[in-house]
This record gives sequence, C-alpha cells and structure tokens, in this order.
Amino acid sequence: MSPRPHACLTQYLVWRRLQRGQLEFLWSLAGALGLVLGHPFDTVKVRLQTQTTYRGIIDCMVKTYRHESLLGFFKGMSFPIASIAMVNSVLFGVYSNTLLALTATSHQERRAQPPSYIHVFTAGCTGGFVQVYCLAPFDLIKVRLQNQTEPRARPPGSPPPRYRGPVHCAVSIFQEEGPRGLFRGAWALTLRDTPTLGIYFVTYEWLCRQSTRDGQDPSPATVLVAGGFAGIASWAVATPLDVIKSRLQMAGLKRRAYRGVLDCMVSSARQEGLGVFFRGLTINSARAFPVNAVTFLSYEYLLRSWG
Ligand SMILES: C[N+](C)(C)CCCC[C@H](N)C(=O)O
Repeated sequence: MSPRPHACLTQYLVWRRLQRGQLEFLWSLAGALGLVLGHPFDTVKVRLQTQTTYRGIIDCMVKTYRHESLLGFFKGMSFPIASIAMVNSVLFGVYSNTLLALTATSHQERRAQPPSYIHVFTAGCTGGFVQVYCLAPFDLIKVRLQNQTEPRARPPGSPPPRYRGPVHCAVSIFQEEGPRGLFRGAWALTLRDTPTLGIYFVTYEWLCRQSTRDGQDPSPATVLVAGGFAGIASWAVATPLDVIKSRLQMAGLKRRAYRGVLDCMVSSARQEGLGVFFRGLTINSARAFPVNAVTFLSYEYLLRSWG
C-alpha cells in the first residue's frame, strides 16, 4: 500500500528541514573553524598592540612559540567560539531588519531592488552599534587571556597566571571591578565598530554588485571574495581604534591607567609615534580575509535556505 499523500508530504518536509539543518550546522561549523584558524593571528595582533617587548610579527611568533608552545597562540579562544554565533546573529539580524525598515524590502526582494549605499551604511552602523554590547565582555576576556604569557607547564616556584581560564577571568573582573568592569573599553569598541561595520557592509555590497548581473544572486566565489575584502577594508579603518580599545582593556591590570579614549590616543602617540595606530594591521588582514569570507558565505546561505 502506498503511503497517503499527506504522509509523503510530511516526510518530504521533515527531510527538507533536516537537510537545511545540516546546511546550517555545516556553515556554523565552517564559521567556527575559520575563527579557530584565525585565532593565532589574532593573538599575535593583540600582543603587538598592547605589549612593547616585541620587535615585530616574527619576533612575537618566535617568542610565543618558545615560551608557550603552539598552545600559546590559542589562549583566550573558547569565549569567542562560544559567543560568535550570538554576536553575529545580533549583527546580521539588526543589519537585515534595519534594511527592511529603511527600504521595505526583504532579503530576497533586495536583489531586484537593491538598497542605496546610504541605507546599507546606516543599517551596518546600527548593527555594529547594537552588537558591541554583546561583544564587549567576551572581547575583554579574550584580550586579557591572550596577554597572559606564562607557559602552561610552569617551572616550580614561578607565580601562576592571574586568570585560570575564561570563567575565572570573568568572575575575577566582576568581583574586583563590578559589572561595569566587564565593559572596560566598550566605548572605544563602540567608536571602532559603529562606522566600520557600515564600511564592512558597503564594501561587501559594492563588490558583489560589481561582479553580479542585475537581479541575480552573487555566486559563492563572489561572496567569498567580497566578504574577504569587506573584512580587510573594515579592519584597515578600524585598526587605530582597535589598538586603543585593546590598551584600555588591559589598562585595568596596570598601575598606569588612562583617563579615557583621548588620553590613551595622545599618550600612546607621544610615547611610540603615530605608527602605533597601525600596529597589527598586516597580521590582522591575513586573518580577516578567510574569516569574513566564510562569515558572508554562511550569511547568504542561511538567509536563502530560510527563505
Ligand atoms: C568592524 N570590524 C572591522 C571591527 C570587524 C568586522 C569583522 C568582524 C568579524 N567577526 C571579524 O572578526 O573579523
């Protein structure tokens, strides 16, 4: 006996959902993998920006490897991995919904009626502004752990690192500085991310439109390349405030605290010259391309599969 038609339909729908679920799962896995592979670059960047003991990228890599082995490059990685899905869904969700409010078109309709770059920029800035408040505590803990240069296997008698892990770090900051302590550097992060996420989405849209025929979806290769360059372009503009943000996040640990964003800018530039604002740019660009290529590919695929 053949199954009733509606049973077939149900089975088919369940099957389709499963397939979609697998796709979504695969893409989040790809995003997480990108983040894992990019993390060593991020650690070198953070160290170059906040510590003055390194002569450059190679010197930092060699010293990190010698003192801490390969594991040293992966310090502080667990919270970013655990939070990336949430942070990105806030960013892309607010972006997409702001565009919807501004242009009254859904993601699908936007191919036929592309939004203006002003609208894309405004939606990007809005997404950037909102995601900062999810990102700030996770980013602070990441930076604090990345800067712990103590090796895993310590020689007996040497002092233990200040934080034993991400949870211990979060709890210690909370106890020592209160809930506001977890948002140290958040203002610099807001200044860094609000305009640069506008630039991020504008670059992505512009590059996609350059190589896609009107009304069509961009090809996966286009999405990857446009996403990668959007990452590099936005990080290039974000680097000066990224340096300041990381320094302010670390300042809570040192005797010498800055009075604010401006004070940190002025004293960093006075002591180390204007070059300080571009610390970590090269290594960060190498990380930004693959990480953001995968991010945009998953964004496009998830939106298409959700319809
Ligand atoms: C706007 N700004 C340049 C700061 C970040 C843009 C890319 C964000 C991405 N999650 C990444 O980690 O690369």
